[in-house]
Amino acid sequence: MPGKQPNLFAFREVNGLATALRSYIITCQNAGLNRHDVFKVAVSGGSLPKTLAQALLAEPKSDEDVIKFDKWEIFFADERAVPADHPDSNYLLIKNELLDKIPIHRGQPIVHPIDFEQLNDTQELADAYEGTLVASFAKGDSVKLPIFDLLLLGAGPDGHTCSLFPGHPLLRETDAWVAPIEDSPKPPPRRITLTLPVVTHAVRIAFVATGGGKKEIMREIFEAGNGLPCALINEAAGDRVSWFTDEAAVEGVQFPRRSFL
Ligand SMILES: O=C1O[C@H](COP(=O)(O)O)[C@@H](O)[C@H](O)[C@H]1O
Repeated sequence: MPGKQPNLFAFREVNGLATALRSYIITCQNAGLNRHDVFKVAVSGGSLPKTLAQALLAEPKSDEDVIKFDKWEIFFADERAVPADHPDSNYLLIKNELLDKIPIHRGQPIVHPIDFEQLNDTQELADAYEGTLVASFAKGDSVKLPIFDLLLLGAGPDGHTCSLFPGHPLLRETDAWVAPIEDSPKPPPRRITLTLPVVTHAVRIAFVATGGGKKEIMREIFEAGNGLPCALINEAAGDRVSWFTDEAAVEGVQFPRRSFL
């Protein structure tokens, strides 16, 4: 992997991972607030929301350890073409795990769900969600790509992230910010997703990958790359990428770990 390397953090247990992830997110949040008085973050579904909720809902330990939810604008890195109350909905997952559990006094984020009830055509929906991003990130100016303060992503056991799948032509998309996919190899097949240029343009990108079921793909991502979507992000964004893993997920992976201070 040429150039600057991604940061690989491996924790013995998910509790330690969640504590470190919280501290990393607060650093990203405060940098975003200094830049533009808002924290713009996009989140994935899958196994991420549970660990994310553990990190974000923990009790603050000091005056600096504060999640300012009222300054957050939450977008979705990808969504499945299902109604918002369907068990496959990434929005429903985040809502159940995190949004519904934020105590009122901790402030409420602005949330931008992807609503498949309004539009069922995935291209129209991708265009509509791109419009949501343009309204937030471009504000009438011509902007080539949105710049998220942070992307919080999962990594599938095949090396996919968002709804960007290995070998799929969508990986070559260079213009759209949000794109439809009709043939996702992981069900459900119809989805929309942020595109690779948008992902790699973010200020910071954090992956969360836990459990022994991920160790083979983690080895491939970090040792061979093989054009896997997660590896493409590592290569393009270098040290702007941080991986929060447990030891089981990186067992046997030959890549230097960093210590989280
Ligand atoms: O289908 C999806 O899968 C990925 C990875 O999920 P995980 O359960 O293996 O962590 C997820 O990041 C994405 O948002 C979701 O739509």
